[in-house]
Amino acid sequence: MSIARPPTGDGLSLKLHVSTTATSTALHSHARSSSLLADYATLFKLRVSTMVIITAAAGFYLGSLRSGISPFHMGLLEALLGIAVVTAGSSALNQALERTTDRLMPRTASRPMAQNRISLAHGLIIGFLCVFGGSLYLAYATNPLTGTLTLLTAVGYVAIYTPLKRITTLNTFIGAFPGALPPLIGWTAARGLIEWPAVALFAILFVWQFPHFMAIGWMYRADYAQAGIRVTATQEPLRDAARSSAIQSLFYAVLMIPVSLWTTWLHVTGLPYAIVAGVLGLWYLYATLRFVRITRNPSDPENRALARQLLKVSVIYLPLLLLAMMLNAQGRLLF
Ligand code: HEM
Ligand SMILES: CC(C)=CCC/C(C)=C/CC/C(C)=C/COP(=O)(O)OP(=O)(O)O
Repeated sequence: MSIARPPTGDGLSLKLHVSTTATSTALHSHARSSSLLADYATLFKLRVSTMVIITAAAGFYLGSLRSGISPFHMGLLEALLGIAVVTAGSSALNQALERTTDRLMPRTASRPMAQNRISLAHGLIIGFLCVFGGSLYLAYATNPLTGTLTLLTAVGYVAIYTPLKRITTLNTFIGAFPGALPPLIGWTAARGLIEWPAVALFAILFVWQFPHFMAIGWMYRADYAQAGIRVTATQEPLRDAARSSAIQSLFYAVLMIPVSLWTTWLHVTGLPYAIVAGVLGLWYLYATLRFVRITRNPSDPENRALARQLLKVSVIYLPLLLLAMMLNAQGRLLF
């Protein structure tokens, strides 16, 4: 068997060169596109946005059950697509506004807009297109109330909460409103109006955010102080910052238990959910009580581990609570 060879050695080396160049160009463009993808994932705050979408999905699911229809229809995909696009756009606009402060904090310094890998114009165009395009799409595909509420949520997050971060520690309380609206928006996407179970979902998300963020604030308090961002944990003196972070997280972690039972009081869920919510609530409270130990010796570096543990519990607690709610609400319809 003969193997076809190029006519001359020069031809071979030229071919090799061409193919090596082509391979390296392909590798480079692959690396470029995968790093652009990674930059978009950061720009759109993929993990936080995923949780936002999960909460909206829970609202839609429960709203559909209330209407006596299966949640699994095109409406679910349309609502989640619109909410995802607006959430992504809001995150891009948030990072456009914070690109200078993000540059000052190790946690956020490598963000694409802080490092100019994504230009200001690029971020602003994507952000505005996603926020307005997504809201219009939602108004058309679901209902005008849902489109309007989603737009207001984005405005609350980008135009009110984000600038307030440099002005007052009240920003956390204000930011908790847009943070809590997605499940209510999911409900209105399914039902077309705001009803008590949607308000209960809003309340659950609202209350959940305080232990979640008090932990984060404590973990990154040096970052926040360096960037001039006002959070409870950066108050002076340190002892007061610890006491205030502890009191707020404990107050809301205790409140979390009755608020999470509100859906049972409204007959959306039953006893099985109430038991699971109680157990999960005690777990969240336990992690918060451990976090409260930061008040003993506020400058102890070990405190960071307690805060990290509370953050971890917060992001496991919430989807489990919503899952229990959805399963129990579904079960009540079936049995
Ligand atoms: C006042 C409201 C809130 C503030 C200030 C806040 C802030 C933050 C910050 C700064 C982080 C990053 C922590 C890190 O990098 O280690 C974080 C993590 C996270 N947040 Fe929030 N958050 C709030 C509300 C919410 C809401 C409403 C959701 C979703 C429903 C959410 C979901 C998450 C998730 C899933 C993570 C973990 C992400 C990861 O593992 O990287 N947060 N939050
Ligand atoms: C439907 C819709 C438009 C939802 C958007 C609402 C949204 C993304 C809420 C997230 C909650 C929130 C206030 C996070 C603050 O993070 P941060 O910006 O302070 O975090 P950072 O320090 O990491 O930038």
